Amino acid sequence: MPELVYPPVIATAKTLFRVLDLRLTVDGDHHVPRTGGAVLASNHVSYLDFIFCGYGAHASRRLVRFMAKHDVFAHKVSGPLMRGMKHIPVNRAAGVGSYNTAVDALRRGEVVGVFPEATISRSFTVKELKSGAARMAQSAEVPLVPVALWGTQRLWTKGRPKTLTRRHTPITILLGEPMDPAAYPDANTMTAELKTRLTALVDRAQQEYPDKPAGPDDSWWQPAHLGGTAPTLQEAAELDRRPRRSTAS
Ligand SMILES: CCCCCCCCCCCCCCCC(=O)OC[C@@H](O)COP(=O)(O)O
Repeated sequence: MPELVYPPVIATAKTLFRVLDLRLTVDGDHHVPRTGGAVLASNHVSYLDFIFCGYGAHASRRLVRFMAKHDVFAHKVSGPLMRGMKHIPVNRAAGVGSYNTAVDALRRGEVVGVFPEATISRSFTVKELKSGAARMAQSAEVPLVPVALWGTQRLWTKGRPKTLTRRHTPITILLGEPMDPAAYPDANTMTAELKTRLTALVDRAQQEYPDKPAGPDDSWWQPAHLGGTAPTLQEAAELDRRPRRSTAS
């Protein structure tokens, strides 16, 4: 099956980046292998992270198949697009099927993108990781590349109005060295190391970020440990336990 859907989506995304004059900083994108299977494991702070994580693989000319919640595949507009790009639906109530689909894709030499925190981290720090990313890398015997995204939360995140027309926003995409699954005795050990590396990359992205909150009203996108008003990890966990009023607000 030729790729009919993904290239025009990428072209549209790149046009949008230009129109919004996003100030992209990409570092480490050579860590995405040009051929063969690989897992990209990214932190998650924005509904748009898929696009920017995917952009991290663009220089290596790879199309990333993302694992995304199955609601997006059920929608009449996004559903056909998601299937056309060969993304992988995740049913959070029954994860085994999507896990197996991802391992098959990796064995065929595809790049699979996952957000091992499972949902957007409202604290904007790396929260508890699920072990699926490491498990699939170990089963398929493919490298796992940590990806840190920063600044994307300023365009659209959980519990904030979207500001998708915001211009000149700095966006940072940092990719770390590939982790070889054979170097870890089991998936839990590899997941712990992934968390260490992802946290270090996110810290670096935050420290090197070329912008500061404009004032107290603008410090919502900064994590608490850097003086921002984002909820702490504990406060965020409490918010996540509350019943949700709507999906994307
Ligand atoms: C320029 C290169 C561009 C590469 C293009 C990649 C395009 C990928 C499009 C995939 C779109 C997937 C949309 C899913 C959106 C979504 O809803 O994600 C949020 C969830 O995860 C977490 O949400 P939550 O449970 O509320 O924390």
